[in-house]
Amino acid sequence: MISMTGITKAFHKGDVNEVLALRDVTLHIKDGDFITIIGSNGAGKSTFLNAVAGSFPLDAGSIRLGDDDVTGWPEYRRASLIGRVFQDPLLGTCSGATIEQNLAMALKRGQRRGLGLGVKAADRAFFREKLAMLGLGLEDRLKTSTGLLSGGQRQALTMLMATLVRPRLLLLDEHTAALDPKTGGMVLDLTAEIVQSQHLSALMVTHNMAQAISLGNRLIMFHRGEIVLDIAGEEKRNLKVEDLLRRFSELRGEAGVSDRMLLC
Ligand SMILES: Nc1ncnc2c1ncn2[C@@H]1O[C@H](COP(=O)(O)OP(=O)(O)OP(=O)(O)O)[C@@H](O)[C@H]1O
Repeated sequence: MISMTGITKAFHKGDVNEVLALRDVTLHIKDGDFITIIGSNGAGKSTFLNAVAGSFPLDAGSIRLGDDDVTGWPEYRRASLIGRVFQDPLLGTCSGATIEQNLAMALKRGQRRGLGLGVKAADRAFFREKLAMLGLGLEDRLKTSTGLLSGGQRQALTMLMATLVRPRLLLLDEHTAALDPKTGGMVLDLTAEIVQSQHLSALMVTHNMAQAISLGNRLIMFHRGEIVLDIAGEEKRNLKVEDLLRRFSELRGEAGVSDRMLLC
């Protein structure tokens, strides 16, 4: 079980620009839960993922990843338990290093890294096997610099790196938004396959409601720093985009909510 309890975070505290980005947010995640997260701009989705990853100290609340209370852990220490993929394909891999060097770094996640980027022969065979699963031919390009890869190839590689050592929690922040629809679809298929085959617990932020409905077993909606909708199982399977729009306008107490409010 993974638990975020009473998470509260304000930015620019005490200033006229103070923003209460997260208000007493509680979320309990069962092992294997794949949760999609939607909400309009500024609702608090990314802040929530950043809070879990330890990007800043919380104003209140606690975070438990299995047996570990990680609330006081710095970001680098939490990275030993958390895999992350961002929107920008450039953030997940090191451009100056080769594919195999990037994978070697990913394999050392959570361990003390040496200065060298050496790759062991046994690891190389493992990397080839894993890369072949992507179906992109990268297994024959181990010594290619990742700076030469396309955005989609880099994002697929980042997915592999984030899960090479099984994370207790996988955080995906609009990780296909910067890709063209076909490449984004490929990375999403890969995401679903990895999450299912490794029985991972995952949180995925998306602005695409169709994606939010079709992927995962649970869907939550953020609004003004709070979780205002939490739908799982059968109810989620039967969900339609129109249902979500209706729920969204009911929750906001506003009529005529368009998908733009959620999609943009
Ligand atoms: N580092 C920061 N400093 C100041 N304010 C911030 C910071 N990060 C987020 N915020 C503010 O917190 C609120 C929530 O932002 P957040 O990025 O979490 O929203 P979001 O739901 O991810 O939105 P979007 O879909 O537009 O990315 C916003 O008002 C935002 O301006």
